[in-house]
Amino acid sequence: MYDKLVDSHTVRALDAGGGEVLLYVDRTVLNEYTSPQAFTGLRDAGRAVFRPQSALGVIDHVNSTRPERIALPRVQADDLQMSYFVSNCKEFGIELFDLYHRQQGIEHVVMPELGLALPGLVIAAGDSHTTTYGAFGALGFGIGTSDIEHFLATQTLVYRRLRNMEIAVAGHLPPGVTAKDLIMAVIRRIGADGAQGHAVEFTGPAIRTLSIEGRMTICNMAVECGARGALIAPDDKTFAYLEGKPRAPKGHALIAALEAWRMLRTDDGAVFDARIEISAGDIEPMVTWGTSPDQAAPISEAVPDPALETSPARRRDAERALGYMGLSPGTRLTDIRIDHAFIGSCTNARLEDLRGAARIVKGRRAAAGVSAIVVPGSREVRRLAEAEGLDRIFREAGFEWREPGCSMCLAMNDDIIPPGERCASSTNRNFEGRQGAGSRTHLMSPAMVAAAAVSGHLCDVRTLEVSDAV
Ligand SMILES: CC(C)[C@H](C(=O)O)[C@@H](O)C(=O)O
Ligand code: SF4
Repeated sequence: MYDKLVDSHTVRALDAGGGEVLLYVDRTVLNEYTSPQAFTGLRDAGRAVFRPQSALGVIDHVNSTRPERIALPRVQADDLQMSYFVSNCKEFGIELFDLYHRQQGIEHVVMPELGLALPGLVIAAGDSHTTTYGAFGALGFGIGTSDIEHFLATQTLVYRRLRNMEIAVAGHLPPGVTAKDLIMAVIRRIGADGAQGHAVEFTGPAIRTLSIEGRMTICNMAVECGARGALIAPDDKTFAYLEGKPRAPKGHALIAALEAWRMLRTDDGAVFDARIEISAGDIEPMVTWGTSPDQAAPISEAVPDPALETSPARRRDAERALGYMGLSPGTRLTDIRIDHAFIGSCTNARLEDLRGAARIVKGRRAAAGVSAIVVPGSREVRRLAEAEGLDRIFREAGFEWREPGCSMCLAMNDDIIPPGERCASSTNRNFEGRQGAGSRTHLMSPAMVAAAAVSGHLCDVRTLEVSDAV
């Protein structure tokens, strides 16, 4: 499937073996954080954007998520990065969702909900989690700022073809285990560089049963094991999700598109360069204990002992991680107390994620000493959640209910974890300092964050009773 996508977008081979090609890119999404130099480059070279309608600008990384931001006068609410972005989009004729737009949100939440991530497209953007669009059978990948400039000027990129890896997920996820746990288990198994140099295709019954939201979580986080592309073949669920999305094809265009989309899959008997098999039935809710997404364990286990690590490099990494995290080997993961709970990010801030968390929170309260915030992935998600009363459930439990943005996922705004404090987080990266200098991050599913928030420590979500009323 990956090869079909690359072949269908190859303008011409750039070397004899066809390893390097000039790749046609269908569309992009731009943010205020990684686009400024690209625009400056265009302006300096006196170039226009070749096809402005193939780009959408979204403010998400640096903005405040405080509800009062909307009421602020525009000038005050916009910092330099945001206002430069606004003027660049205007000058180059690119549609922009600024903070006042009713569809503002995190780029990787906004694109799919508009129906802009479609099967068979190549979408390259200045953000590593562009892999998210693989959930629709689109080849999405992150690019650097000079490539953004090249794309904007020419609609193409110089692209090196990746190797193919299949991750076949047999069986079905047990109750209480989510797509997030599945991808965290995969990353733990193959390592943070396990898919380096590869485009990964996820296959198997467990992937088929996942919702589109769950598939987005999987493809989003595939970049955390080094994949520069993650694909799931589109199926009837994909088509049903896309139907009626504001910018997806409609009428005759949809009928023609469906015909092409149904062909978009790996041929039977195709050979992958690498293949991993994993059994969904064995997966438990996962949490990270370290500072890399592969330093993770099932919630029923304890903090591992680095001394038992056979590879010297991994032992050193684990020792350093435990030092940074303030954890000792042998501590039960469920005994780790938290100070913060964060439900948000392009990995896990869609409606289904908020529902999963609200189900746990309903009728409970955030534990004493835990500050908890919910940052919906987009204003659309926020509205839909409010229509179902999810905001009330969170608020009554003492959680803050915010406006969309990347927020505490990377702490480029004022949502920051203070040094030494510990956060249960539904995000995708637990690097040192990711949520603020000295902050300690434990990655997990949104339902697991909710469980940690209400119990005050990491907690197996399956041990909490829930009413199915949400
Ligand atoms: C800011 C951006 C370059 C970065 C990325 O590429 O992923 C960010 O979104 C992240 O999640 O670390
Ligand atoms: S939510 Fe986090 S992972 Fe996603 S684009 Fe923003 S900073 Fe990157």
